[in-house]
Amino acid sequence: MGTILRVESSILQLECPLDSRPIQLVFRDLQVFREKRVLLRDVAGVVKPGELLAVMGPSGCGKTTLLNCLSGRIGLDNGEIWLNRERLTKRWRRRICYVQQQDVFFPDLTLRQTLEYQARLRLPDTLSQVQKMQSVDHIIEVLDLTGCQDTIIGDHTKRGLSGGEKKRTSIACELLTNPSLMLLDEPTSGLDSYSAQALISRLKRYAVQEGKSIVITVHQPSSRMFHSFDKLLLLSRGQVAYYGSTASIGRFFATIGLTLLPHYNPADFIMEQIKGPEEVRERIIAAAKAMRQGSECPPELHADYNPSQHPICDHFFHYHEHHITHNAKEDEGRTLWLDTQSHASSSASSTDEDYYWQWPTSFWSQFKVLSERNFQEARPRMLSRLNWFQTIALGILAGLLWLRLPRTEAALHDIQGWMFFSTTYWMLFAHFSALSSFPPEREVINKERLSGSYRLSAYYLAKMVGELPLTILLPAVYHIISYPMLGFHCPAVFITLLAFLLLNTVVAQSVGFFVGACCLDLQVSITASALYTLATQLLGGYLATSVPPWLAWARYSSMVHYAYQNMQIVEFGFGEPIACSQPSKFQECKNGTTIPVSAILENQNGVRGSGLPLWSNTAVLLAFLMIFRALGYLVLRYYRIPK
Ligand SMILES: Nc1ncnc2c1ncn2[C@@H]1O[C@H](COP(=O)(O)OP(=O)(O)OP(=O)(O)O)[C@@H](O)[C@H]1O
Repeated sequence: MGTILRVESSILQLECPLDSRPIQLVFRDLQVFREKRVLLRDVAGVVKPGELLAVMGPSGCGKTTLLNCLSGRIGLDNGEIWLNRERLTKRWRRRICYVQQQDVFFPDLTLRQTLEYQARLRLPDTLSQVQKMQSVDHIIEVLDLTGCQDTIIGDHTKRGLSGGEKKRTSIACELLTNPSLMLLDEPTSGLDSYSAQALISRLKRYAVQEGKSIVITVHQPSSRMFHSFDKLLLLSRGQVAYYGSTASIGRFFATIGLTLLPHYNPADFIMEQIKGPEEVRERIIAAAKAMRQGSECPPELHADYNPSQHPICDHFFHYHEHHITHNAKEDEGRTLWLDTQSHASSSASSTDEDYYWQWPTSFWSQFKVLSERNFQEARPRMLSRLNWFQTIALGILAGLLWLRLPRTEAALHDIQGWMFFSTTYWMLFAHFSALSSFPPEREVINKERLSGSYRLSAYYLAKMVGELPLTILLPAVYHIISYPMLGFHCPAVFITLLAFLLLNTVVAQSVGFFVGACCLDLQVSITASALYTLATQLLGGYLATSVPPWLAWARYSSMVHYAYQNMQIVEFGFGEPIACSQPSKFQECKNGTTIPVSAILENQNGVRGSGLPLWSNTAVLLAFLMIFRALGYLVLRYYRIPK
């Protein structure tokens, strides 16, 4: 078995470029100020491969702020962070796993689907689908998620995974990529004590066996869990109250006259002292400062130690190789954590530097997986029973209201009414659907962008393509129901009208997406959208036919105007002609029996020759589509950069 593991492992090492080099994390003198408040002051520590550092402290002491700094999510006002011999820069983000406090997922996907998409996106193309799915199976098993793998993630509106299961799913998503440095913000919150202990033991084993460096924040660990940590960083109001091995904590407190009683949970004791009288807190902080100056302080934290000049990497690269071999030999039959992924190691020393920093998958792979995921994630939302009911009911209602209309001048206003209602209704539907779906989706996308899972362009293109069938299905059903009920039977007109209805819907969705991308506040985006869509309706050409000349230009900013114009051109130009009434308000009826389409449009616009031809209206709609899609992309790319 040991041999098999090693063989599998080595095959993966050869095949998998997403190797995982052991990382030594050194952070010194970290200072963060916000709004004149000190969030972190002179915080320092070292985490070596194979070590688990726990960050503890009362609520609000700066634990999350520290992890945000270590992951590069927030900038420092002072201090330095080193990963091996390099300073932390943006490109390291993809190599660091950060499990945040909040679990952010698509609620309608099951746990297994979520992990499978993560594997397909974040594991390199050089791994086969089978290998990627094996990794998912393995992670599910290791994190004890088998029983709930087919349960949806869920949210506040629908029940899904429990809090602890969601937390483990977050960890599973990150572990898939075999990261060398793991930062976990309260991974045990929401877990019962047994599961919490089991998780920490697994993390610890993972750190030791695979040479990982792990930092976790934790609130009230049990005594047993506390002793699983190699090191402890205790924070109090942003300052270090202790940094060192967990084994020495009793000695440290004894030096300042505070005795840790045997059989007492050290974590409880520490928290009681640090939250005790101010004088005790100050003594603890002073002792921690003195310790930093003393002989017990690791050399990496000395001011004159320059990580870039120390040949530490080679040593670490060998670390993992030795441990893998050692463990496999020593413990035949035991399954390593992520044995299918044990591709950290010596291969790193010989790998091409550039390859290490590249995207894990090609643009095409990302596009394919994201389109599929978008489709699957959006389907329950966009094609909900409620939406089906609304569409069918409205289709029938519109059909009944405008049932079997005669093609006469008297019925002209009604025919136009159906067209205008259809375009505006689907404009509103698509716009507000895009708007409301964007805020929750943005959180997932931001998290994935921060972890460098894929290109924004691949996501953006996939979103357009993946959601397209869902966007057009309901308006198509509405049209199929209502249009024949009007009593018109020309198939070419039916199809062309449908095409313009769908184009109008997709344009409106682009505008909704753009507004959603711009505004973080849903209230603001709803107000902006209501203003825009209502103005668009007013200027569409149906509700107000005698617009003042100085405001006539405004109709050209209304997307509904173009779609509505085109529908009239098609219906009245290519469908059965509209018979004149006697008497008629159209000049053209004096010399003929039917009303030409140009007369209908002029009568409506109030200005002779003011309407655009079919192709121009179509071109403007397409331009709307392109421009708003491009603007949405630019906003996400340059304005709403995730932090
Ligand atoms: N951007 C900010 N501006 C001002 N204050 C901030 C900002 N971010 C965080 N803080 C404050 O910094 C302090 C530390 O916050 P942080 O989230 O790091 O605490 P924590 O130790 O993780 O707390 P908890 O254990 O409750 O999660 C808090 O008092 C918080 O209010």
